[in-house]
Amino acid sequence: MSTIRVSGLRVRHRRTVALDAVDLDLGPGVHGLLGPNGAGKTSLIRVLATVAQASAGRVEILGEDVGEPARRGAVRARLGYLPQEFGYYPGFTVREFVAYVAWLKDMTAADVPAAVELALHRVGLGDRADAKVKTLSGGMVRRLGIAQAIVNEPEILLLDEPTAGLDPEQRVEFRALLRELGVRATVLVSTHLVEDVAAACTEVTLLDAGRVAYRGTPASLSAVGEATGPDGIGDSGIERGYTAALRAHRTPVEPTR
Ligand SMILES: Nc1ncnc2c1ncn2[C@@H]1O[C@H](COP(=O)(O)OP(=O)(O)OP(=O)(O)O)[C@@H](O)[C@H]1O
Repeated sequence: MSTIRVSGLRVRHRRTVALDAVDLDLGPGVHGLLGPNGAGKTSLIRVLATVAQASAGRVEILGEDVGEPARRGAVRARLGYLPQEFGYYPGFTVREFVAYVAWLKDMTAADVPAAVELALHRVGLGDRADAKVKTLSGGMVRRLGIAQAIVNEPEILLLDEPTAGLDPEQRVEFRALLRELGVRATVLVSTHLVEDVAAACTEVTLLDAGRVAYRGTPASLSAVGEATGPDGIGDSGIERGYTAALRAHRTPVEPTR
Protein backbone atom coordinates (compact mmCIF):
# COMPACT_ATOMS: atom_id res chain seq x y z
CA MET A 1 0.00 0.00 0.00
CA SER A 2 1.55 3.31 -1.10
CA THR A 3 0.99 6.29 1.16
CA ILE A 4 3.61 8.55 -0.44
CA ARG A 5 4.04 8.64 -4.22
CA VAL A 6 6.54 10.97 -5.79
CA SER A 7 7.27 11.10 -9.50
CA GLY A 8 9.62 13.32 -11.47
CA LEU A 9 10.09 15.62 -8.47
CA ARG A 10 12.24 18.67 -9.04
CA VAL A 11 12.88 21.29 -6.35
CA ARG A 12 14.83 24.47 -7.00
CA HIS A 13 16.07 27.09 -4.58
CA ARG A 14 16.74 30.04 -6.87
CA ARG A 15 19.50 28.77 -9.18
CA THR A 16 20.26 25.60 -7.17
CA VAL A 17 18.53 22.40 -8.17
CA ALA A 18 18.09 20.63 -4.83
CA LEU A 19 16.19 17.60 -6.20
CA ASP A 20 15.84 16.37 -9.74
CA ALA A 21 13.87 13.52 -11.32
CA VAL A 22 13.13 11.91 -7.95
CA ASP A 23 10.71 8.99 -7.96
CA LEU A 24 9.70 7.38 -4.67
CA ASP A 25 6.97 5.05 -3.55
CA LEU A 26 6.68 4.53 0.20
CA GLY A 27 4.26 2.64 2.41
CA PRO A 28 3.97 1.89 6.14
CA GLY A 29 7.30 1.16 7.81
CA VAL A 30 10.37 3.11 8.85
CA HIS A 31 12.28 4.58 5.91
CA GLY A 32 15.74 5.97 6.44
CA LEU A 33 16.81 8.92 4.29
CA LEU A 34 20.57 9.16 4.00
CA GLY A 35 22.92 11.34 1.99
CA PRO A 36 25.81 13.76 2.28
CA ASN A 37 25.34 17.43 3.24
CA GLY A 38 23.38 19.21 0.54
CA ALA A 39 22.05 15.96 -1.01
CA GLY A 40 18.46 17.22 -0.82
CA LYS A 41 17.08 15.40 2.25
CA THR A 42 15.58 18.48 3.89
CA SER A 43 14.24 19.72 0.55
CA LEU A 44 12.41 16.41 0.07
CA ILE A 45 11.01 16.31 3.60
CA ARG A 46 9.78 19.93 3.34
CA VAL A 47 7.88 19.17 0.13
CA LEU A 48 6.31 16.06 1.69
CA ALA A 49 5.38 18.11 4.77
CA THR A 50 3.63 20.53 2.37
CA VAL A 51 5.65 23.50 3.65
CA ALA A 52 7.60 23.85 0.38
CA GLN A 53 6.54 23.39 -3.19
CA ALA A 54 7.86 21.34 -6.04
CA SER A 55 9.10 23.13 -9.16
CA ALA A 56 8.00 20.13 -11.23
CA GLY A 57 6.66 16.62 -10.77
CA ARG A 58 3.84 15.11 -8.79
CA VAL A 59 3.58 14.43 -5.05
CA GLU A 60 0.70 12.36 -3.75
CA ILE A 61 0.24 11.83 -0.03
CA LEU A 62 -2.48 9.56 1.34
CA GLY A 63 -4.04 9.63 -2.12
CA GLU A 64 -4.14 13.45 -2.27
CA ASP A 65 -2.24 15.50 -4.85
CA VAL A 66 -0.53 18.07 -2.61
CA GLY A 67 0.33 20.21 -5.64
CA GLU A 68 -3.30 21.35 -5.26
CA PRO A 69 -3.42 23.91 -2.42
CA ALA A 70 -6.99 22.89 -1.54
CA ARG A 71 -5.88 19.31 -0.77
CA ARG A 72 -3.08 20.25 1.66
CA GLY A 73 -5.19 21.03 4.76
CA ALA A 74 -6.67 17.54 4.95
CA VAL A 75 -3.22 15.97 4.57
CA ARG A 76 -1.63 18.19 7.26
CA ALA A 77 -4.07 16.96 9.91
CA ARG A 78 -2.89 13.37 9.26
CA LEU A 79 0.79 14.23 9.16
CA GLY A 80 3.50 14.73 11.79
CA TYR A 81 6.59 16.79 11.01
CA LEU A 82 9.76 17.55 12.94
CA PRO A 83 11.73 20.19 11.01
CA GLN A 84 15.51 20.34 11.17
CA GLU A 85 15.24 23.68 12.92
CA PHE A 86 12.33 23.41 15.22
CA GLY A 87 10.58 26.60 16.35
CA TYR A 88 8.81 26.71 19.72
CA TYR A 89 7.44 29.18 22.20
CA PRO A 90 9.89 29.31 25.14
CA GLY A 91 7.28 30.66 27.60
CA PHE A 92 4.93 27.69 27.09
CA THR A 93 5.14 24.68 29.34
CA VAL A 94 5.99 21.36 27.67
CA ARG A 95 2.36 20.22 28.05
CA GLU A 96 0.94 23.51 26.71
CA PHE A 97 3.17 23.41 23.66
CA VAL A 98 2.21 19.87 22.64
CA ALA A 99 -1.48 20.64 23.30
CA TYR A 100 -1.15 23.73 21.10
CA VAL A 101 0.17 21.62 18.22
CA ALA A 102 -2.68 19.11 18.77
CA TRP A 103 -5.10 22.01 18.43
CA LEU A 104 -3.38 23.14 15.19
CA LYS A 105 -3.90 19.60 13.87
CA ASP A 106 -7.67 19.94 14.45
CA MET A 107 -7.74 17.19 17.07
CA THR A 108 -11.00 16.78 18.97
CA ALA A 109 -10.61 18.84 22.19
CA ALA A 110 -11.71 15.96 24.44
CA ASP A 111 -8.95 13.72 23.03
CA VAL A 112 -6.12 16.23 23.51
CA PRO A 113 -5.15 15.81 27.20
CA ALA A 114 -4.66 12.01 26.95
CA ALA A 115 -2.90 12.31 23.58
CA VAL A 116 -0.49 14.89 25.01
CA GLU A 117 0.33 12.74 28.05
CA LEU A 118 0.93 9.70 25.82
CA ALA A 119 3.19 11.62 23.41
CA LEU A 120 5.25 13.04 26.31
CA HIS A 121 5.51 9.63 27.93
CA ARG A 122 6.68 8.06 24.64
CA VAL A 123 9.59 10.49 24.36
CA GLY A 124 10.47 10.29 28.06
CA LEU A 125 9.31 13.81 28.95
CA GLY A 126 6.36 12.79 31.14
CA ASP A 127 8.08 14.14 34.26
CA ARG A 128 8.83 17.51 32.60
CA ALA A 129 5.27 18.27 31.47
CA ASP A 130 4.98 21.37 33.68
CA ALA A 131 8.45 22.72 32.95
CA LYS A 132 8.82 25.80 30.75
CA VAL A 133 10.21 24.91 27.33
CA LYS A 134 13.04 27.45 27.83
CA THR A 135 14.37 25.39 30.77
CA LEU A 136 14.88 22.22 28.67
CA SER A 137 18.26 21.00 27.45
CA GLY A 138 18.94 20.78 23.70
CA GLY A 139 18.27 17.03 23.63
CA MET A 140 15.03 17.48 25.58
CA VAL A 141 13.87 20.14 23.07
CA ARG A 142 14.53 17.61 20.31
CA ARG A 143 12.37 15.08 22.22
CA LEU A 144 9.67 17.73 22.59
CA GLY A 145 9.86 18.13 18.80
CA ILE A 146 9.26 14.41 18.39
CA ALA A 147 6.33 14.56 20.87
CA GLN A 148 4.61 17.36 18.94
CA ALA A 149 5.12 15.40 15.70
CA ILE A 150 3.42 12.24 17.03
CA VAL A 151 0.65 13.75 19.19
CA ASN A 152 -2.01 13.26 16.49
CA GLU A 153 -0.99 9.60 15.83
CA PRO A 154 -0.03 10.62 12.29
CA GLU A 155 -0.30 8.26 9.34
CA ILE A 156 2.70 10.02 7.81
CA LEU A 157 5.58 10.99 10.09
CA LEU A 158 8.43 13.09 8.70
CA LEU A 159 11.45 13.54 10.95
CA ASP A 160 14.42 15.65 9.86
CA GLU A 161 17.48 14.57 11.88
CA PRO A 162 15.48 13.63 14.98
CA THR A 163 18.39 12.05 16.84
CA ALA A 164 20.73 15.06 16.59
CA GLY A 165 21.57 15.96 20.19
CA LEU A 166 20.02 12.88 21.83
CA ASP A 167 22.20 11.00 24.31
CA PRO A 168 22.97 7.31 23.53
CA GLU A 169 20.32 5.95 25.91
CA GLN A 170 17.66 8.20 24.39
CA ARG A 171 18.71 7.23 20.88
CA VAL A 172 18.26 3.55 21.67
CA GLU A 173 14.80 4.26 23.13
CA PHE A 174 13.93 6.44 20.16
CA ARG A 175 14.78 3.65 17.72
CA ALA A 176 12.34 1.37 19.57
CA LEU A 177 9.68 4.08 19.34
CA LEU A 178 10.30 4.39 15.59
CA ARG A 179 9.86 0.65 15.10
CA GLU A 180 6.61 0.80 17.08
CA LEU A 181 5.28 3.76 15.07
CA GLY A 182 6.31 2.19 11.77
CA VAL A 183 3.94 -0.76 12.27
CA ARG A 184 1.04 1.52 11.33
CA ALA A 185 2.50 4.74 9.98
CA THR A 186 4.78 5.65 7.10
CA VAL A 187 7.80 7.10 8.86
CA LEU A 188 10.54 8.92 6.92
CA VAL A 189 13.62 9.78 8.98
CA SER A 190 16.54 11.77 7.62
CA THR A 191 19.78 11.15 9.45
CA HIS A 192 23.55 11.10 9.15
CA LEU A 193 23.73 8.26 11.67
CA VAL A 194 23.78 5.10 9.62
CA GLU A 195 23.61 3.00 12.81
CA ASP A 196 20.13 4.44 13.42
CA VAL A 197 19.11 3.25 9.96
CA ALA A 198 20.57 -0.21 10.53
CA ALA A 199 18.77 -0.51 13.88
CA ALA A 200 15.37 1.00 13.14
CA CYS A 201 14.60 1.15 9.43
CA THR A 202 12.87 -1.31 7.15
CA GLU A 203 14.04 0.49 4.00
CA VAL A 204 16.68 3.01 3.09
CA THR A 205 16.85 5.70 0.41
CA LEU A 206 20.20 7.29 -0.31
CA LEU A 207 20.20 10.70 -1.98
CA ASP A 208 23.20 12.25 -3.66
CA ALA A 209 23.25 15.67 -5.36
CA GLY A 210 19.48 15.73 -5.64
CA ARG A 211 19.01 12.25 -7.09
CA VAL A 212 18.19 8.85 -5.67
CA ALA A 213 21.51 7.00 -5.54
CA TYR A 214 20.28 3.81 -3.88
CA ARG A 215 17.09 2.21 -2.56
CA GLY A 216 16.90 -1.04 -0.68
CA THR A 217 16.89 -2.53 2.78
CA PRO A 218 19.60 -1.79 5.37
CA ALA A 219 20.77 -5.40 4.86
CA SER A 220 21.06 -4.98 1.09
CA LEU A 221 23.03 -1.73 1.58
CA SER A 222 25.38 -3.56 3.95
CA ALA A 223 25.77 -6.28 1.31
CA VAL A 224 26.88 -3.61 -1.19
CA GLY A 225 29.58 -2.67 1.34
CA GLU A 226 30.65 -6.25 1.94
CA ALA A 227 30.98 -6.77 -1.82
CA THR A 228 33.69 -4.07 -1.95
CA GLY A 229 35.96 -6.35 0.08
CA PRO A 230 38.61 -5.22 2.56
CA ASP A 231 39.20 -1.86 0.79
CA GLY A 232 35.72 -0.58 1.63
CA ILE A 233 35.53 2.68 3.61
CA GLY A 234 33.66 2.58 6.90
CA ASP A 235 33.65 0.95 10.33
CA SER A 236 30.48 -1.12 9.90
CA GLY A 237 28.84 -3.03 7.06
CA ILE A 238 26.24 -0.35 6.48
CA GLU A 239 28.83 2.46 6.55
CA ARG A 240 30.83 0.61 3.92
CA GLY A 241 27.60 0.12 1.95
CA TYR A 242 26.84 3.84 2.17
CA THR A 243 30.22 4.89 0.77
CA ALA A 244 30.24 2.13 -1.86
CA ALA A 245 26.73 3.00 -3.09
CA LEU A 246 27.69 6.69 -3.34
CA ARG A 247 30.83 5.87 -5.28
CA ALA A 248 28.91 3.59 -7.64
CA HIS A 249 26.33 6.32 -8.23
CA ARG A 250 29.05 8.89 -8.96
CA THR A 251 31.02 6.69 -11.36
CA PRO A 252 30.10 7.69 -14.91
CA VAL A 253 28.73 4.85 -17.01
CA GLU A 254 30.90 4.12 -20.09
CA PRO A 255 28.88 4.68 -23.26
CA THR A 256 28.20 1.43 -25.16
CA ARG A 257 29.41 1.47 -28.75
N1 LIG B 1 16.86 28.29 1.07
C1 LIG B 1 17.80 27.90 0.21
N2 LIG B 1 18.33 28.77 -0.69
C2 LIG B 1 19.27 28.38 -1.59
N3 LIG B 1 19.75 27.11 -1.66
C3 LIG B 1 19.26 26.21 -0.79
C4 LIG B 1 18.28 26.55 0.19
N4 LIG B 1 17.98 25.44 0.92
C5 LIG B 1 18.76 24.45 0.42
N5 LIG B 1 19.53 24.91 -0.59
C6 LIG B 1 20.47 24.11 -1.41
O1 LIG B 1 19.76 22.97 -1.88
C7 LIG B 1 20.59 21.82 -1.83
C8 LIG B 1 19.94 20.74 -0.98
O2 LIG B 1 19.89 21.19 0.37
P1 LIG B 1 19.17 20.35 1.54
O3 LIG B 1 19.13 21.23 2.75
O4 LIG B 1 17.89 19.83 1.01
O5 LIG B 1 20.20 19.15 1.74
P2 LIG B 1 20.34 18.10 2.95
O6 LIG B 1 20.59 16.77 2.31
O7 LIG B 1 19.20 18.21 3.87
O8 LIG B 1 21.68 18.61 3.65
P3 LIG B 1 22.20 18.47 5.19
O9 LIG B 1 22.62 17.05 5.36
O10 LIG B 1 23.38 19.41 5.20
O11 LIG B 1 21.09 18.89 6.09
C9 LIG B 1 21.97 22.29 -1.33
O12 LIG B 1 22.77 22.56 -2.46
C10 LIG B 1 21.64 23.57 -0.59
O13 LIG B 1 22.74 24.44 -0.62
